[in-house]
Amino acid sequence: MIAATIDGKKISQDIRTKVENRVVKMKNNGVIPGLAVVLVGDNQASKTYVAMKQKACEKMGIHSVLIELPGDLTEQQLLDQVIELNQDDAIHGILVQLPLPNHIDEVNVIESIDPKKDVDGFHPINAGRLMTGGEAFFPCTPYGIIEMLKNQKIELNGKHAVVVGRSNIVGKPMGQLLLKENATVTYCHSRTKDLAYHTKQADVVIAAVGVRHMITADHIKKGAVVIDVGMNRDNDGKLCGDVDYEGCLSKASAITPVPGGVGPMTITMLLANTVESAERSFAR
Ligand SMILES: Nc1nc2c(c(=O)[nH]1)N[C@@H](CN(C=O)c1ccc(C(=O)N[C@@H](CCC(=O)O)C(=O)O)cc1)CN2
Repeated sequence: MIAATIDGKKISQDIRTKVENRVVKMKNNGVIPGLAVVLVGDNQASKTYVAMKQKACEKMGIHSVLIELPGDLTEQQLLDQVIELNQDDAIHGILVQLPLPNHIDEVNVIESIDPKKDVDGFHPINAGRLMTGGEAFFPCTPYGIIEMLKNQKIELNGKHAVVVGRSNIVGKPMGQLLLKENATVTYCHSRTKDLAYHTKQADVVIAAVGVRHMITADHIKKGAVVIDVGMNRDNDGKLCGDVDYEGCLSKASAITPVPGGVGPMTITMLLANTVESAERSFAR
């Protein structure tokens, strides 16, 4: 069996077309959805991702503002900037690109964002509501993965999903979203003993560890769905995931590539969350 490659670019495009229709509707109601992206320092990867977000907004007719700040600014200066954006009625979504320089406490910054504008879904109010229910934003990468699986009609109800990784922005919310879809969820992480024992039982494996090709064919069962969240570089600087894609192709039933898999979905769900925020503010 050769696995079906899940085309994140194509699925993204389908979703973006629907989101764009919502932008047109908002504009007809006199509201232009607005996103502010805050970039601190000169991390090259962050600059690339932010540029991709800006371009996607522009293409969709979302008003986007880029605030570039020096890497040596104080935490208070960054907090003041976020507070100003919280009060700006033209801005419906605020995003502080991560990671931040070491001297700035990420938790303080995330908590300073108005939860109603937290289109990254990282604020504790949104993280909490992911568990308890209520109006929330879901973090874009795991949200995008769920939408991707739904688009591919991959059943999650009653299936065993193993999430490898426990970050606040992917692993933890991923497990919660899978639970909402009635999957049985196992979390694995750097201290898990015998990782392959767990992953081999999974119907769906989500690899979000940040270690190049950590998940091989020996880690999955035949017919598993394999989702690769990794964004690593090999020795030649080539982008590669957490999964040995070539090795898993003949064993999995479906698999995401890197690039062109989960990455585009992350940006698509950011656009969707921004438009959702504008719609909610209009309805209030
Ligand atoms: N505030 C946030 N910071 C970060 C997030 C986030 O969701 N919010 N996620 C990641 C980075 N990220 C978005 O910010 C992101 C990473 C990768 C991609 C993507 O489309 N990747 C492409 C390849 C791009 C390339 O060639 O370099 C792909 O996989 O096809 C989008 C968004 C950390 N920080």
